[in-house]
Amino acid sequence: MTKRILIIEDTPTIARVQKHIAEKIGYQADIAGSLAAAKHLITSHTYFCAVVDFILPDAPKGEAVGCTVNADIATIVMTGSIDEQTRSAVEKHAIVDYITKENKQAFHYLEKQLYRLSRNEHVDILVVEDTLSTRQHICHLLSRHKYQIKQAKGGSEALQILAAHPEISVIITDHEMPNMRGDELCIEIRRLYNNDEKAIIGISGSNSLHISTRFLKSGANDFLRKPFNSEEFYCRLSQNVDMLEHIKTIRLQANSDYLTKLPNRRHFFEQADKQLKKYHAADTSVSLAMIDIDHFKAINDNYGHDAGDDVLISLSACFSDYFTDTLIARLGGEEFVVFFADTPPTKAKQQLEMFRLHIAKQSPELTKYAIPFTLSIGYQHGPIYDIDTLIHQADVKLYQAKQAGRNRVID
Ligand SMILES: Nc1nc2c(ncn2[C@@H]2O[C@H](COP(=O)(O)OP(=O)(O)OP(=O)(O)O)[C@@H](O)[C@H]2O)c(=O)[nH]1
Repeated sequence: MTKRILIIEDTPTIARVQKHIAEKIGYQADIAGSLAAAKHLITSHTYFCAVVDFILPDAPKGEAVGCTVNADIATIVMTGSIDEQTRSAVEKHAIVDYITKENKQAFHYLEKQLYRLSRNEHVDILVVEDTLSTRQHICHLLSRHKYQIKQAKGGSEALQILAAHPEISVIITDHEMPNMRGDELCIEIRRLYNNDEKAIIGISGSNSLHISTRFLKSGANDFLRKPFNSEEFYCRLSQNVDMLEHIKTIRLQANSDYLTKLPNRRHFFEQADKQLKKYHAADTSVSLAMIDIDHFKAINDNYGHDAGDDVLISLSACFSDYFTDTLIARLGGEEFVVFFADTPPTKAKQQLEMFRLHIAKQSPELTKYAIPFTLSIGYQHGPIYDIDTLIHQADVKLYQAKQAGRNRVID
């Protein structure tokens, strides 16, 4: 569902820029030029967040900020300037952030914050802290930024929660805790999980100069000394979350085919090798199918290269309807591979046959060019634990399928 944002701003040009930024991210934006107009909108809509001008003609002392915060709307405050008096007035409210409208950079920062906020609902954070009041304070700060939160009172509980919730990507951990110290927990987490999967932020109220390095050398990504300022807490946290997301994006790009978004050749060989070792150790047979579009060159020649691309994209989107728990990849050109790990051969062949039939019947409806096309498939089953041999054997069967007239499965 589209997230709705309320922009409370009395300068129309600024309101329009903010609306443009919000819509670019995917929000549905409403503008209120005054506190009165904002109150009216709040009664008729549910807002995910708000960008609020601190001073408005009918709200000169930041009353609009109080209004959105009291309505439980995540609020970003925009101010003309931030002297000490304004800062302490702004900070009285449980806001997400404040931004000064001094220059263009302010709008870049707003864009970054709005984007982050919209993503935080999908970021899971584990807070490990034995002191209830501190734990509650951190959870409160996190929920203001819409993060998903789990809590643990100590190291061993934290490890259990991490094992049960692989989606947790950030761990915020105290140092002095009964049974397991924060640095010991870091070492254990790093033994179990990679740096690019989970970020750890250590916190401590200790005056020791060495506590931060102790955390960092034990595998933490960052450190905060208690009591910390909420602004610094949010900045460090979002930097770590951003870093994990960048790594995820880079990994996804490296492993997927640019056109079809299916896993690519590199990813396929890496994963298939891993799986083969596992099945070899268990002495279980595996199977693999090579799938090739028939007369694909003719499709390019007759309908154009873009239409050929469309066929590749449309076909790729169909795989997940027929093959589950299998490794699928585009090996290159119009050639695809399905690696059936422990699917019994009868079931694998049935899935392939149904897939072939579906494409033969439905292909004109798959692309906007209404192009009919068919598939030839070579299937190899057997106790073969070398991926090149398995592919070669399936390729021989695929060649036989082509020779026999195409549009068929040969096993
Ligand atoms: N549109 C498009 N065409 C591609 C892409 N990659 C490879 N091709 C084309 O795919 C065609 C493959 O043709 P061939 O190997 O001769 O095979 P075919 O025409 O499918 O014939 P058979 O396999 O014998 O049925 C070539 O013309 C390539 O240029 C791509 O990413 N997009």
